Amino acid sequence: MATYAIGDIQGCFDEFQNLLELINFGQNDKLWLCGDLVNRGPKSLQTLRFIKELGVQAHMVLGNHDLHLLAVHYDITRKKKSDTLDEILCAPDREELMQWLQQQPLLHTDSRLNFTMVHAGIPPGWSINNAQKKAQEVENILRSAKAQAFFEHMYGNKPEKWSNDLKGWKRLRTITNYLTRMRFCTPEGKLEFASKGGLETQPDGFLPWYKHPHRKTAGENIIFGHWAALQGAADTQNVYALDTGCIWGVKLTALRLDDLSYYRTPSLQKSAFATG
Ligand SMILES: Nc1ncnc2c1ncn2[C@@H]1O[C@H](COP(=O)(O)OP(=O)(O)OP(=O)(O)OP(=O)(O)OC[C@H]2O[C@@H](n3cnc4c(N)ncnc43)[C@H](O)[C@@H]2O)[C@@H](O)[C@H]1O
Repeated sequence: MATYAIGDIQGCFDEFQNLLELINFGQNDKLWLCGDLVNRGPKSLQTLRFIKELGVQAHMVLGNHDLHLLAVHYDITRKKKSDTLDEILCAPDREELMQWLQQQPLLHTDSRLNFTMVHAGIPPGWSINNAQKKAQEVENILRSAKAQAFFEHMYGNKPEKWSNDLKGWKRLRTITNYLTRMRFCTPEGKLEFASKGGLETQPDGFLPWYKHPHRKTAGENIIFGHWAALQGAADTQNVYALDTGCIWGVKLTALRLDDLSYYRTPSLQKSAFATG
């Protein structure tokens, strides 16, 4: 029995199936999925259905694209030109799929395996325990009758920085932005959303969240996705970047947590950043 963590699938169902074949995924194995299961890619509906059917064999965390799908489902935001969510929105099992998706966590941690998974990252000032408690604040709302109101207030880049005084929607938006959208931040956790490329796009005074020397999660094993331009190289001990830009034509990656072996399958999407 092995546990494999897989980076952002974004509806690249065929590549996902190829990767499962490559790792010889069996009934006794487990999957961890870093979020952004859907959108931009061609087969988001098949991807969701497949992962839902895996039941207890799979653990996932919500990514920004999964949250966007839920917001569109609630009719909170208009679809974007680049969205490929129509098939899900027209599916007979839409309600069932969305109810299931809404129950999923923002952070998953396993003390036996000694790994934590989150879509974007954990800000420097938060421990794993603290991040888990914050994630639960959002998860509790998502699982409640206030979910629709949450999506009405979810979008936006402000507040830029955490404060223990934050309350209500601002507090929940800030937690969501850290866990599902962060790339660069200051040591105090101030966020910057404009820079989406590789490390060369790092703004002055900011570092990738996982590079802060005094971050409270230093030494913890953390898996994350979200940042395709990193091309799977976080270059920091114990931190594993698994979004290798399948949707941008590069590859889909799995990491076997038991022995840290990597498995990769080429993208079948139009190439935007393929390096060969
Ligand atoms: N609270 C909230 N507030 C606001 N919006 C919210 C939200 N919650 C959810 N959302 C939603 O989030 C969605 C995405 O918003 P976007 O604004 O489009 O998000 P993004 O940062 O581009 O993130 P993405 O997840 O697509 O990242 P990726 O690294 O693949 O791609 C990032 C960039 O990397 C580039 N890239 C990929 N591979 C690269 C490479 N190898 N080299 C260089 N650049 C590369 C790509 O061109 C791309 O531009 C929207 O639908 C939005 O509505």
